[in-house]
Amino acid sequence: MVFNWFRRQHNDSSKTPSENKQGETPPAKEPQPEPAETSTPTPETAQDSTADLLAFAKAAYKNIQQKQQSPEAETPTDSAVAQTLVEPTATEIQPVQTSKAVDTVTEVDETAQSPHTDAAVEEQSTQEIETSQVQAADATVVPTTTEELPISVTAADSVTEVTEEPTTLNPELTVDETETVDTESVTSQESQPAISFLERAAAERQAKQERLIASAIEVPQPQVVQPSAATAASTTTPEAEKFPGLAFDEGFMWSAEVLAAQGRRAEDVSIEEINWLKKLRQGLDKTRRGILNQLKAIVGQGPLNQAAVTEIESLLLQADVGVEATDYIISALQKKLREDVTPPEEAIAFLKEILRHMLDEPLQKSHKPSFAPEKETLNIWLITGVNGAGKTTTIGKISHLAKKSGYKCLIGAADTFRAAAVEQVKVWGTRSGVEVIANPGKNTDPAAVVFDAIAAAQSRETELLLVDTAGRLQNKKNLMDELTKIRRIIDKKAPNAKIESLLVLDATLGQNGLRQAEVFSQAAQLSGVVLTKLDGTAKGGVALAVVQQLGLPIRFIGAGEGIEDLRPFSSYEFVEALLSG
Ligand SMILES: Nc1nc2c(ncn2[C@@H]2O[C@H](COP(=O)(O)OP(=O)(O)OP(=O)(O)O)[C@@H](O)[C@H]2O)c(=O)[nH]1
Repeated sequence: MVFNWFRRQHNDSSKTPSENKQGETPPAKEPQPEPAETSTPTPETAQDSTADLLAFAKAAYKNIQQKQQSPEAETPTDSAVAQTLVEPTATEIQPVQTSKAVDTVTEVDETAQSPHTDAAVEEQSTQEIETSQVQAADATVVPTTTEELPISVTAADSVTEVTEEPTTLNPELTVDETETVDTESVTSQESQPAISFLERAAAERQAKQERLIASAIEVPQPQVVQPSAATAASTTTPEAEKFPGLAFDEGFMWSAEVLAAQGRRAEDVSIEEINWLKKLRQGLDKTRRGILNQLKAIVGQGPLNQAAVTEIESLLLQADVGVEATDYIISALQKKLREDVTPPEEAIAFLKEILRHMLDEPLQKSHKPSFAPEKETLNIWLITGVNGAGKTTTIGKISHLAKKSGYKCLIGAADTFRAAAVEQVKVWGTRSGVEVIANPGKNTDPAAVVFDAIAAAQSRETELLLVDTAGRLQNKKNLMDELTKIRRIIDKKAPNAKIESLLVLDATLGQNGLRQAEVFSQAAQLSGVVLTKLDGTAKGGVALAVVQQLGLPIRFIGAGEGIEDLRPFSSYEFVEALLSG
């Protein structure tokens, strides 16, 4: 059963797409703040829940270990993907790499295409465009059926440009490599009579980790997979080194707690989810440190006086929560604290509830909490935003999620204004194993590329078409006109498709990003936001401003440059990462 990374649950093939459609944000099960006397945990109940949590974390940890040991792991981990990219010849990763290596980038030959200049497309009626495009597509360009153009054949025959993939090392790979080097150097020195510093350090680290693991979890019997020298060396290494990226540390416990609170079963917890949550929390560290401690101190003092209100306001504004959202939060807090004598922990829990409510509000209005592409239907996601916001990267990451989740996906490279943009999106397509429809000419009409991409998607029964767009043109008016035109083409050419228009916003820009959003909103009929670069910014509060000021739901958040560093937005996880000490 494939894990659907949009819904964060396994696809149940026995259900229809509509039955399968559930919110990607599982309902938070965190206890709602209650009157002080009932909600204040007694030492016994606190102990019980800590024990339960530890048991859950242990079970999840063991399960991940087992998955990592099993050669039939369902999805490659981050580091496996990175390794795949760097070492395509390694035999053990051949199956994954093969499909990536033959990944196709379908160039739409400009000469074969009807040359759609801006003016031409504008002048032609949609009917005319359609006819000429379909003819062009039929003639030579866009493959019309999968039989006609098997992926590998396309790659070999007509796709020439992106065959060698410039890769960046995934940070996790670097860690793996370091660990390997470490292990090797320790092993090679075992024959030396004197204990070197390195050996001592390794031994101390091992002893420490073994103590930690022994106190937290039973270590399963090691399964000897490869009786080689390398394996022999690895038996002397700590558990954490045997399972790269997996450590039973504080971050693991926190992530497990967040997943458990959302009703996740221990056996469904994957290393990717743990890694993502750790990354999100780490990314929001600056924002959290900026507000949490001070907030705790302030709200713990009972009813808010004017000085406390001013202080909280200032903290929230500094985190780029925005004036409107700040006012809302303050008045809700004041009301609560006026009614109750609330200990700081409880006040924070109440604050979390307020924030979650704000973040989820646009979803309630839209009656569409789920944000997964619908199976067996064409979903078109138009990705817009100013240049540098992270559109291309986001497309790469979403296409990776789509591929992992079993969707037939395609990318349309409609940012034809910046020459490098097409190349960039092709690199991402190659990484995620998703085809890219592009037109190699200079300043070609993006609307024509979109038209071709839709034709290709329709003929191949694509389920998710991601359309990259320009973030900058000669002037703002041109940019908006272009987006309007693209949107019109999509609406007309694919009237039955599920169309989403996502604005990519750079969180580090804080409030400034929101002003851009208002402009895009009209041209592209925005339906949601992707908030990028949440890693390392102190302006993480901008998420609240986005929903409050724009009234748009946040659909994805990005917290890093790697292919795994984007996930569907969950208000519960976001708020926990933002406010859990
Ligand atoms: N730290 C961090 N960097 C990111 C994230 N998302 C994107 N970036 C980086 O932001 C830079 C710009 O990203 P692009 O995807 O090229 O942005 P774009 O919006 O497509 O830009 P144009 O093609 O110029 O319109 C790149 O260096 C990305 O690696 C993120 O979540 N975190």
